[in-house]
Amino acid sequence: MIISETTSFGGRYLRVSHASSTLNCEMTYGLFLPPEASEDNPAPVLYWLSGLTCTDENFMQKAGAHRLAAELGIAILAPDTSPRGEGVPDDPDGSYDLGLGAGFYLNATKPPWSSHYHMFDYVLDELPAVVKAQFPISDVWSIAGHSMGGHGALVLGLRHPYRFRSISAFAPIVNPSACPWGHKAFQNYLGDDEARWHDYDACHLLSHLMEEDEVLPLLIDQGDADQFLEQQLLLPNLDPQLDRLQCSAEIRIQPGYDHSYYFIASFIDDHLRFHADYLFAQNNGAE
Ligand SMILES: N[C@@H](CCC(=O)N[C@@H](CSC=O)C(=O)NCC(=O)O)C(=O)O
Repeated sequence: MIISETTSFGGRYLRVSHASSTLNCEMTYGLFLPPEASEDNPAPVLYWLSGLTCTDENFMQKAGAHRLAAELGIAILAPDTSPRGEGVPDDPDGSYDLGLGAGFYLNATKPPWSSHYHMFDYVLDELPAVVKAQFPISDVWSIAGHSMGGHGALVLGLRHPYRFRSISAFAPIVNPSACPWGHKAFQNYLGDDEARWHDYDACHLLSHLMEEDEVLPLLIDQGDADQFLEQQLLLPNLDPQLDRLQCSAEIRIQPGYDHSYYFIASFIDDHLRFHADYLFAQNNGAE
């Protein structure tokens, strides 16, 4: 059901709700469609995964992405960050880093979370099919995200490189098994067996790749004044793996920037142009 539709830079910004069979609840997503998107001219898609405490709205309202997405002809799809609604469990302590708004883009295996928290499957399979059935988007996708969403973008793109053409992230949590946010989430959602955590940890996933394995083109921006960099994000842990694989990753440290949406808004155009190069490349074979 379309909740709202707003014209933005000649395109359409929609908020849409649907019943999710993967998450076992009603979900809302945000979709920006560029002006020329139509059944005859479906738009390629940038998937945006948001961070802790966000809904489908934060990125659409704060990132300032519509102007260039309209110009480039890119659709943007922003899901919520967890299942929600009546019957969906939340952290009994009410913390912001577990439960509602903190789905960590994984498939929970431990009760009570396992009844609803399957954001990995929802983002990978259900939501693309749901959106494509109703709106003019193509099968050409790239993926990006912020913080917890940067973690999601890395994990989904590394595990399913044939589904996306490029990955980018702002201040991603790159090694969640080793930071307090990830440790708490993985222990609750997946249990104590740390071997199970590694499927959702970009550093561990990269450590199992060989030089001949496909790693998608990757762009990461990280502010050096980010209050979460040292304890939670652990970006330097990625370096040895990227060096070993000699893949085409660009990691940019941006002086003075913190973890906020001001940082994202400052560099979102670079990310859109980066993805556009791959989304509009011919003969990529990923379609
Ligand atoms: N409330 C918390 C911090 C929450 C926070 O900073 N959330 C970020 C993502 S952090 C990692 O996933 C965010 O995007 N917030 C929404 C926004 O619109 O800024 C605290 O106080 O520490």
